[in-house]
Amino acid sequence: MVVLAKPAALEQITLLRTPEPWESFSGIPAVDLSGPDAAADVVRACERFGFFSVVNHGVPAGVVDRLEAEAVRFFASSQAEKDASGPADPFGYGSKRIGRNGDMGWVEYLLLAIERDALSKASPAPTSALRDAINAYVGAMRGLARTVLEMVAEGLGVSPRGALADMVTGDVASDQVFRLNHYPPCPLLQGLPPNCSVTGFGEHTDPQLVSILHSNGTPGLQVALHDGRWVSVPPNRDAFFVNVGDSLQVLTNGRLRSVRHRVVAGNGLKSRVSMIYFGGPPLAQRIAPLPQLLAGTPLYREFTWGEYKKAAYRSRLGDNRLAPFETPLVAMAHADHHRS
Ligand SMILES: C=C1C[C@]23C[C@@]1(O)CC[C@H]2[C@@]12CC[C@H](O)[C@@](C)(C(=O)O1)[C@H]2[C@@H]3C(=O)O
Ligand SMILES: O=C(O)CCC(=O)C(=O)O
Ligand SMILES: [Fe+2]
Repeated sequence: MVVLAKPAALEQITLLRTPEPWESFSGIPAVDLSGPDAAADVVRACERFGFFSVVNHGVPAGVVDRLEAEAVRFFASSQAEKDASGPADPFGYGSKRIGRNGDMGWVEYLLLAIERDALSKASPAPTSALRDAINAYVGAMRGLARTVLEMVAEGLGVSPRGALADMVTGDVASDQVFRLNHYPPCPLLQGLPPNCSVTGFGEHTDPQLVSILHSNGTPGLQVALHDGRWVSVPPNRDAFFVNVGDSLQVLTNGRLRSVRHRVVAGNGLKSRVSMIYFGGPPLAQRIAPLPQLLAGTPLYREFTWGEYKKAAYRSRLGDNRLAPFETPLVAMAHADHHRS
């Protein structure tokens, strides 16, 4: 990453000169959820990338299109109207500031809490049309999260098959979050070298078990491969993208690893709009390597999701949030690795 001199208006947002920011990586696996080998394919994709797309997912295009149209309408409304749903603390409308600890991006968003299968009553959804569209969409995402987590369990040989899925969709108290992100083109990049982009959403891993993302056809999402290389994800309006989160990494004792990802915004003509469902468990849920997956040493000590979430909200976006939960042997091995 090269950090460049930049226009003052970009404040504390990091500019990136990524090697080939818009060159798409063709290696992201696409899993056909209706196929006979779907469970094995899901696990293979999670092991290799912690990230994959799903096709033949059964989510009606109308549910997605309706929400996208409402999201576009919301982000196109006046600043005063949007601010009426803010500030994001953590829920609500936010612009440029992500979280409470100084992270900044070229993005505006709505971050909302989900209770059971709908927006929580306390969540500020500006219009009833947007609220209804989100509720329909979230219902579909809960179904998809359940399918994916059942396949993860099946592919890993965890029983019962619903053990992971139940943490997210089987408990009325599960901690689900929904986010709409809007990355407008960044005109301030004009005059800078063509391979310059601005940080839309800085690199991070998602703390939950899984996140499911959909975006309009505008590129910008990048994921880090296991060798540390950043690659651009080719957008696909017909697919959903699944991220392995930190909690699933712990539950599988590191067999599946959460994926570092980020969004870069360019100077193109089109905005990027994304919608992400984050599947977390109830606050009291104990997170520890599942005994069935514990062949050797546990890499993580047990904690509750509530404990992890509290620590996450005190961290910066790019922090390794799992480090404080590693068992001493693993922490020592990491320290050796960094010294050598
Ligand atoms: C900087 C932060 C924003 C975040 C909370 C945190 O302190 C660290 C984790 C961030 C993240 C990343 C994934 C999701 O977008 C998110 C909602 C989450 O659960 O963890 C965000 C948090 C946020 O934007 O509030
Ligand atoms: O907006 C995107 O495409 C991804 C954003 C993201 O990673 C997040 O909100 O956690
Ligand atoms: Fe994310």
